[in-house]
Amino acid sequence: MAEKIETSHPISDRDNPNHHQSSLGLSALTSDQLNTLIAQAKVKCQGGQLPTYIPLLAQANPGWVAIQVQRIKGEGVAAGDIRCSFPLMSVIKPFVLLFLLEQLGTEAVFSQVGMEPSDQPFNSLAQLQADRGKPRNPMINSGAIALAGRLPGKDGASRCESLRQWLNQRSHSQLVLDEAMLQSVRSLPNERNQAIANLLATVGYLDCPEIALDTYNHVCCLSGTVTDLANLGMLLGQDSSMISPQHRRTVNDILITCGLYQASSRFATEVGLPTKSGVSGAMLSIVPSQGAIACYSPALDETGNSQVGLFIVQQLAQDFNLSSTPHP
Ligand SMILES: NC(=O)CC[C@H](N)C(=O)O
Repeated sequence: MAEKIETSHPISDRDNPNHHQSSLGLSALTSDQLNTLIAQAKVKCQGGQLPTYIPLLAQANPGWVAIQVQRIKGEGVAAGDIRCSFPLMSVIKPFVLLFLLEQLGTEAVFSQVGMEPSDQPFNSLAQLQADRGKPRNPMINSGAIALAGRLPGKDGASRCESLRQWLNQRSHSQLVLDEAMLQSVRSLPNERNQAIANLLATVGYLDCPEIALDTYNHVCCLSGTVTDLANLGMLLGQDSSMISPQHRRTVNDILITCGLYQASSRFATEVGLPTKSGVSGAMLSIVPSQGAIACYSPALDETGNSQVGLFIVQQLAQDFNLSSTPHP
C-alpha cells in the first residue's frame, strides 16, 4: 500500500531543479517548479487508496493533484488540477479551533480538549476511553466533535454557517457547504463518531451529542478549491489585525504535534511545518511568516494522509529550506 514518509535527498544538483533556490524560502518558487514536483510525485506515490466510508469520496479521481502556494511576499503560485473542488474534512479542524479561541478564549477551549498528541487513529474511541472521556487534542475526531458542540447556533446548519461566514470574511475564501457530500456522509452510519459523541456527553463535555455530531458533519463538508484552502491558511501563516497572534501560534503549535495523526511526530522531525490533512485528500501546510501551501490529491496512505500532499510538502520544505524558518 502506501509508502512511508521518506526524505529524499537529491542525488546531484542536476537532479534537483530547485537546488539553487534553497536559501530563498517560498518567494523563490515558480509554477514550473510546482509542475515538475507534481510530475515527480505521480511517479513516486503509487498505491494510495480512496476512503470508502463516505461513498462520494470514493468517486474522486485518485490521479488528481492540485497545489496552490500563497505568499506574504509575492503573488500566489499554482499548478495541477486547480479547478477541483473538494470537502475540507479534517482540514477544517484547526479553523474550528481558531474560531473558538477567538470567540471563547484559551481557557474555555482547553477546559474541554487537551493539546497532547495521540498515537491512535483519528477516529479512535479507545484513546478517548483511556483518557476518561477528555479528548486528547482538537485535531482528532473526539476533540473536533467536542468543539463542534461549542459553536454558536441552534443546529448543525446554522453553526456551520456561522463558521463559514467568519472564515470567508477574514480569509477572502469562498467556502461553500457541499450538500451532496453531507448526504453522502449521512448515508452510512459512522458508529465510531457516534460512540465518541455519546461518551463525550456521558462525561459532560457535550450537552447534545446529536447536534454536535451533526455540526461536525456539516463543517467537514465545507468545500472549496486549493486557492480557497491556501487563503484560509494565510489566517495562520501571517500576522493580521483580525486574529490574535497568540491564538494563531497556539493553533500552529498544535498542528505541528497533532495535525497528521500518528504520522505527526515523524513529519514534525523531518519537515517541521504545521500541517493538517483530511480524508478527502486535502492538506494544508503553514510556513510561518512566509505563507501557506495547499494541496489536494485524494489517494491516501494508511494513516489517512494524502500521499502526494505529504511528498510535495516534504520536497518543498527541503528544496526551499522552509523548515528552518523560525516560528514567529
Ligand atoms: N480525517 C478526517 O478527515 C475525518 C473526517 C470525517 N468527516 C470523519 O469523521 O471521518
